[in-house]
Amino acid sequence: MRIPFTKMQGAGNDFVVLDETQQAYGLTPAQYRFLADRHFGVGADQILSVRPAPHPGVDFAYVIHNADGGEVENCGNGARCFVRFVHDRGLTARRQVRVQVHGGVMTLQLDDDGRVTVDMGPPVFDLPRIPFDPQGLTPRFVGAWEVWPLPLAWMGGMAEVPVSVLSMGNPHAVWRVDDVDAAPVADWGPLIERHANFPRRVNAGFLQVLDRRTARLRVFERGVGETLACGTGACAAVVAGIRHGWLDERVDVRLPGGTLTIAWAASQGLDAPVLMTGPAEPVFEGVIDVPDLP
Ligand SMILES: N[C@@H](CCC[C@H](N)C(=O)O)C(=O)O
Repeated sequence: MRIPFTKMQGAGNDFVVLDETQQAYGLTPAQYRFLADRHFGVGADQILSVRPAPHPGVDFAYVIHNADGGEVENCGNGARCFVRFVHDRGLTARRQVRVQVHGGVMTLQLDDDGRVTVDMGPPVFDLPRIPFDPQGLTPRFVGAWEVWPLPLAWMGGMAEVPVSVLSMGNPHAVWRVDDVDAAPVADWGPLIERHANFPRRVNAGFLQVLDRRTARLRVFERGVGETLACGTGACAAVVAGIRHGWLDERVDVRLPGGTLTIAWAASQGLDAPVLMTGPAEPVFEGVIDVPDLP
């Protein structure tokens, strides 16, 4: 099957974007893995599919697959690329677009400077909805909110990582570290991702607070590995930082691939929406032969 695609990136988190508004390709997990493969395919952290609106009140459906071929609930950097894609291709003239994602409806705004602001909706703290199973763990409070000490088997012994857990439509565990450059992202990221207390696995964020309005973040993404940026991860880290009293309500998050601005008016209630602003850039377009892969 020959498939046209657009390669895009948002703060270095990169995507293959497919227009499935006229024709559904019906790709298998193995075919998504092929597209994401950096040697044999196009190469991407996620594959984004633009599909027709499933019901009135939204403009499109937005479906996300990780590089490992698994479908996931949300992707913040992808959402910004999504709106830039539908606008650039003339699929809509609207600068404000509503899309159905797995976890709900998101509103995306193409700003005059080419950046995109996404209303990511409120964070989710209800443990079963994250989903997070606290069995065997005793939380402790840091500021006004709990952290969960996750035991990790490491080098023949046990380490303990205190994480804040929440969902931004997808699951996140955030650990505050002193220095992200020295954080054990490659070693402990996979252990956190597959920890038994997260039944659907988790994205692992390593947060360094520089001051109340500036943070650094590295994310070991579920189904991918460390990426240059994670939009939902940046939202989750800022929400955690605000709830623990480390951060103000508007924060610049410096990721390895760029900076995202995250705003959450927690003083108006924990159900206030999280707003994320950042770049979304096309890289190149192409057509690829996708082999039959069951
Ligand atoms: N890169 C994304 C998150 C993509 C999904 C994530 N890996 C998951 O499995 O939940 C972002 O920008 O939010």
